[in-house]
Amino acid sequence: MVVAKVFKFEKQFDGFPQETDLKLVEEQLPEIKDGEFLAEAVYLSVDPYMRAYAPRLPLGETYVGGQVAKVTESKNPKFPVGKYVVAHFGWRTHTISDGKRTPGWTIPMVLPDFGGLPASLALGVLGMPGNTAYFGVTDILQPQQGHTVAVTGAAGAVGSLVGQICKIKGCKVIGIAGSDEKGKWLVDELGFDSFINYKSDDVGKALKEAAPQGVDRYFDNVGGEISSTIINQHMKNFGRVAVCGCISGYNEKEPPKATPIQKGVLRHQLRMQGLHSTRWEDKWMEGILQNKKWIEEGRLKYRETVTEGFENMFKAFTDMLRGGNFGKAIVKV
Ligand SMILES: NC(=O)C1=CN([C@@H]2O[C@H](COP(=O)(O)OP(=O)(O)OC[C@H]3O[C@@H](n4cnc5c(N)ncnc54)[C@H](OP(=O)(O)O)[C@@H]3O)[C@@H](O)[C@H]2O)C=CC1
Ligand SMILES: CCCCC/C=C/C=O
Repeated sequence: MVVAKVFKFEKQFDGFPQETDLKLVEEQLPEIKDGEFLAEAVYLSVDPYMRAYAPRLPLGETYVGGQVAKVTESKNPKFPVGKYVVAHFGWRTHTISDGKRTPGWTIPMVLPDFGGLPASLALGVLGMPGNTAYFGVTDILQPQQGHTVAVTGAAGAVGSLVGQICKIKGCKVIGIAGSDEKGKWLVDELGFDSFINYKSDDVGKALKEAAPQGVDRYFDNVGGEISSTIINQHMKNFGRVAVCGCISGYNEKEPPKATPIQKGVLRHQLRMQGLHSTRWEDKWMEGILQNKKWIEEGRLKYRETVTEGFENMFKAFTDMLRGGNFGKAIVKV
């Protein structure tokens, strides 16, 4: 009999998540039936959307999330024993799946050949965050050679890749994130042109110095007043803004207030578009293969912040929300 450890959503978050909002329980799993397989989690993802979607998640359910798991028993030929799958099984160590889509989320997928790269990358640069960056840049932001690009959340899973992909496209890239150590990594190792620490710098003033002629493209991971400042005061005419996330407000009890942006959008005739990574599901492998190729060519670097132990899922999640991660935050079971 297999016993799964599972984090259940016990209490709706009220502001910043508290450990007692989730409950770690044990579940005895039945034998698998025809068409099913049993998978054991190896790496689990912690992502900001887990906080953003919380108000829509039913209490009592397994907490949401993606994982890389190893198939240990199978009565489904599409998911043979020994293969690794990336799937939206939630925060749990063992899962019985029929290989079908978790409603509202992605369909389980046997990991493609990563050519020796770690399987954990299926949760980062070779998975959802990597494709958010790849398609967010190529389809939505559409930067041109010579453009100046600003990206917030710049040292995170998505932002660190967005900046590098824009460098590959021949742009000047300004990263905005929450510590000088992150800035040093972005500039010295990832090739960003400059960095602004939104916690210690005056973002408006620093951006004026970094981009005196203005910003052609803005990839917005954070929303709030930083984005209002960039959109109202720094965009060039006909610039584009890709709205990917607004983490600055996810933990607020009341809807956050920020300076309205309509004036900036109108004055500079901006094109502003939201994006969900899921919209590119039908060409998912294009992004994964391109990011993999850039890694192999040494043009795209990735970093993971790894927390050890399934029991530490909640800590990894809240560390990430507080900015403790460089690149992708994951948990190794
Ligand atoms: N639309 C889509 O399909 C997707 C959207 N997203 C969104 O993209 C954004 C980045 O996600 P992801 O790369 O996975 O996460 P990250 O790896 O960037 O981790 C989150 C980061 O957010 C930063 N942060 C936390 N609080 C604030 C704040 N108040 N103001 C500014 N920054 C803050 C922290 O970095 P720091 O030290 O810099 O503060 C932290 O490291 C999120 O908003 C997320 O919701 C992500 C994936 C898909
Ligand atoms: C399968 C996960 C989809 C995540 C979309 C992200 C939204 C914001 O964070």
